[in-house]
Amino acid sequence: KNYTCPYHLYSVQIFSEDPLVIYIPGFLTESEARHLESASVGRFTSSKIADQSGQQQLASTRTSKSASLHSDEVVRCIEERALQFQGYDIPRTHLEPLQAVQYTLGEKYAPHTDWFTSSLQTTSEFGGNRLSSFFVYISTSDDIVGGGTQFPLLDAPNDERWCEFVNCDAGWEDGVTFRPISRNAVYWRNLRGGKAGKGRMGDRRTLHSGQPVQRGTKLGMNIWTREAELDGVYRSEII
Ligand SMILES: O=C(O)CCC(=O)C(=O)O
Ligand SMILES: [Fe+2]
Repeated sequence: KNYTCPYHLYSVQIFSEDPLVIYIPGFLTESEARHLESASVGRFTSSKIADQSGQQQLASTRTSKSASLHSDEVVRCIEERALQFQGYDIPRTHLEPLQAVQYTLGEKYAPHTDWFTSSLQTTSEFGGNRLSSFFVYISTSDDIVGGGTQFPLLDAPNDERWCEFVNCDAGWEDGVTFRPISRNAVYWRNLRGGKAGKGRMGDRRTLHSGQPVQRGTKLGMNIWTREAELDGVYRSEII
């Protein structure tokens, strides 16, 4: 086994400085996207969300299917890339297992934040709260309609060049909707203020949704970084 990670070919564009939101064209290579597709086959179960008491529950607000991915050699490269992107100071023990999310017709994830309000979800075994999120579009069908990632509280950009990546037909009141374009990713910072460990607060402006897929299919992926180290049982299995 002599797999070496591909040199990263992604580009970066700051979308918003506060909250920090960065758009990343080409975050995945084509072969990584194909690998993630096959690595997630057969691992999908109905997506759950954490309720106020910290229990994982099925909910009509999240109708997709999700799959927690093992950390194989290709996945490890993607994890490393996500950590390097955030600076070199975050150990991989702060990463949750990568989570593939599959949507078919009509499926969606209603507005939510990735950071938790229930302290039961942010105890030290979970490594505190979710510091940052990447939502990666692994692959979307060519005929896809809908399925964008909408941030209703962010301001739409002024420059037309963003229209390649965001839906410029939406109204002002709709905020910003990133288009589901294969291999691209959106990164944002969930917490604001404070210093390492203490006093960080969830940033409400990071509210977002996965819009219903009206035609075609969408396979996405969450990469979540916690504030601190997760307990081994909550990290991905290295294979
Ligand atoms: O499907 C999307 O575009 C976003 C999904 C999402 O926000 C999540 O899984 O937490
Ligand atoms: Fe989310």
